[in-house]
Amino acid sequence: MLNRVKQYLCPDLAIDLGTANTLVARQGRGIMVNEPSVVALQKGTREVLGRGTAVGKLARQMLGRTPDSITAVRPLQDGVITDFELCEAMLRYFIEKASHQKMGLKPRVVIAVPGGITPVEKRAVFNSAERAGAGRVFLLDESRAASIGAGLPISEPMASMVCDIGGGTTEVAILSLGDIVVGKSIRLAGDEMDVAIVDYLRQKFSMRIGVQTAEQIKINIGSAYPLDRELNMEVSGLDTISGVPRKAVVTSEQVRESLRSPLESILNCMKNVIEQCKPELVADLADQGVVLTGGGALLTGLDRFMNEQLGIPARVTEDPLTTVARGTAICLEHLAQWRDSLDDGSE
Ligand SMILES: Nc1ncnc2c1ncn2[C@@H]1O[C@H](COP(=O)(O)OP(=O)(O)OP(=O)(O)O)[C@@H](O)[C@H]1O
Repeated sequence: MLNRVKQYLCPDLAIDLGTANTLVARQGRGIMVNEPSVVALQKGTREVLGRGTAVGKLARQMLGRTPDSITAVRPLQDGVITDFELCEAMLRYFIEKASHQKMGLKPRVVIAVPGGITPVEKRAVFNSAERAGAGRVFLLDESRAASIGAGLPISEPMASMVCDIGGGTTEVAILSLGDIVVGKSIRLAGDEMDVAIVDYLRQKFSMRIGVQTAEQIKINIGSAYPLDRELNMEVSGLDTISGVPRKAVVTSEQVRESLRSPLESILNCMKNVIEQCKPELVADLADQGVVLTGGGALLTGLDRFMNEQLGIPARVTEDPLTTVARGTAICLEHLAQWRDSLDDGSE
């Protein structure tokens, strides 16, 4: 009874603390916050603009286009906190937005984190969340959250494989009987694809573009597999030879070529995980295949590319950008059931 009153006054939260986007789900209500992981500051200070409210969507609009007096910063890189203070400010804003804390009560919070983070990096997440207003904090492996969110039968005695491609990290795991049998996390994902496009345009077009433009190119005409009808896009940038702005037309074939290296790294990570798996479980994968989640899974033709390269079925889950948050929220709803899979910082 007391518990229910507390839940009413201060519902628990599930957080997908991502390099590119942070999502917060409230117990019983679903996703309440879905915003970019960006904070805007007055240059030369540590002060978040708008009295701590220039966070997320508002701050993202400023990224790359800020006047000299304002800077927009991402507090996470490659899936881990790089700016502790700003991460705390960002989390505080999102936690306040998602919950309706009353009487000084603090919500319990489950946070999805990359599988490969170090104990020091984990400690930073615990501290940031606690200082931002969370009560008890539990950490959940992102690949487990992704597979729960994708509805995979991970409690069954059979292999389920998931590949979550975010902004900063790619998480690959094979799960069975509720546990991660083999898992690997690499610090390469969507952001690296953007950088690959920037590098390609500099080398092949002698043109300098920003990562935001590169991301737009990737989303608009990027692909992992040949398209039925190839596309092109006009891009504006700075000519590296003359130093003046100019435009160029980039084709989807060229963008695909630029993405080859990051895609191969992701593919090698998946092959490595499959190689480490027991033959019986590998046999399951031939039928079950791999499920692709995270924003990177939206790259056109990624499922066909993976299917052809790995020789197992590959499919993109429904709404891949919210899969980890939904999985974390399910875990929060059944905290007692998943308790052993969570890290509460005690050891
Ligand atoms: N249509 C699309 N095509 C290709 N990539 C996309 C598309 N939409 C979003 N992305 C990419 O998805 C990435 C963000 O995905 P997501 O929000 O899952 O990452 P994240 O959870 O913030 O990161 P991480 O889990 O690595 O910390 C970005 O790199 C973005 O460019």
